[in-house]
Amino acid sequence: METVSTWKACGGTQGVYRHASSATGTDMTFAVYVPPHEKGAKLPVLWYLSGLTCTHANVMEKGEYRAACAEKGIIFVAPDTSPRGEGVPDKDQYDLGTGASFYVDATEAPWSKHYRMRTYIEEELPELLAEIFPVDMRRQSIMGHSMGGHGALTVGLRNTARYRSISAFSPIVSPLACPWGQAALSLYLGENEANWRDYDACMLIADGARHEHLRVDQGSADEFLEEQLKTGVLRDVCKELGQPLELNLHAGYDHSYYFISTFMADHVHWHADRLGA
Ligand SMILES: N[C@@H](CCC(=O)N[C@@H](CS)C(=O)NCC(=O)O)C(=O)O
Repeated sequence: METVSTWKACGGTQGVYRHASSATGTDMTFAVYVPPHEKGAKLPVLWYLSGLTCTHANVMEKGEYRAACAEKGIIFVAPDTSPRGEGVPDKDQYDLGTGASFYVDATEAPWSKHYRMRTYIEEELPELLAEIFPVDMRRQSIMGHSMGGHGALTVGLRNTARYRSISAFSPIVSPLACPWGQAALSLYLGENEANWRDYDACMLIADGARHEHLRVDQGSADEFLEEQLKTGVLRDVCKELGQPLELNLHAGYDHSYYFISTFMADHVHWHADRLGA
């Protein structure tokens, strides 16, 4: 693993790192914030999955999580949103290909060779993290935004014993039910929608996944709410099937990092309570 850069921030270290990923067959870059801590301490981990067009850097530069993570002693990890680079297939569209993995293990050519973000997020990166950083892997939580909110919900609901809490800003709650999701999943997984259920939070809940600590924050002025995000679909599924959901609607906020940064500290504190931090 290579250290790309480090900065002292809020008493801890914000770093950017790069490694050769066996899951994606590419170099992958990720950001980790390690708060100030006593030598030898093992700290809880909060994962953050980003949305369409993002790299590891968007939340690092605009998400404003460090002060809260420093206060609570939480390590914050921000992976990239897709493989990228030479030989990686792409589409000339912001919502497919590079920056738009939807966190799946693709099964369709030519995507299946590199687009293996499920394995990367669920297996490879946690193993690397545990080797290199002072993490307590028994205390993990996960959050994300938009496509990364979909990622956090689906990774979390597939691995309910691993994460103490799951939260999302403005998530795509059901790729099966929106144009972004339908386009991406048909490309990466093929046309048979039965194969998409593992990548749809509402379907995972319908298929029996349950988690005690699930939270969504959504802005009412989000330009993608009606057509793509469809928060109400998740609200209704949770209500019908008895999955607890803390749903916070915020009047006037849009889809941007101005919304995320406003409520980021609140999410970090919410996870901290559940991580025993
Ligand atoms: N119009 C936007 C659509 C994509 C978008 O809004 N992406 C969100 C996540 S779904 C984002 O986080 N963009 C990057 C940023 O705001 O820094 C664009 O082309 O960037």
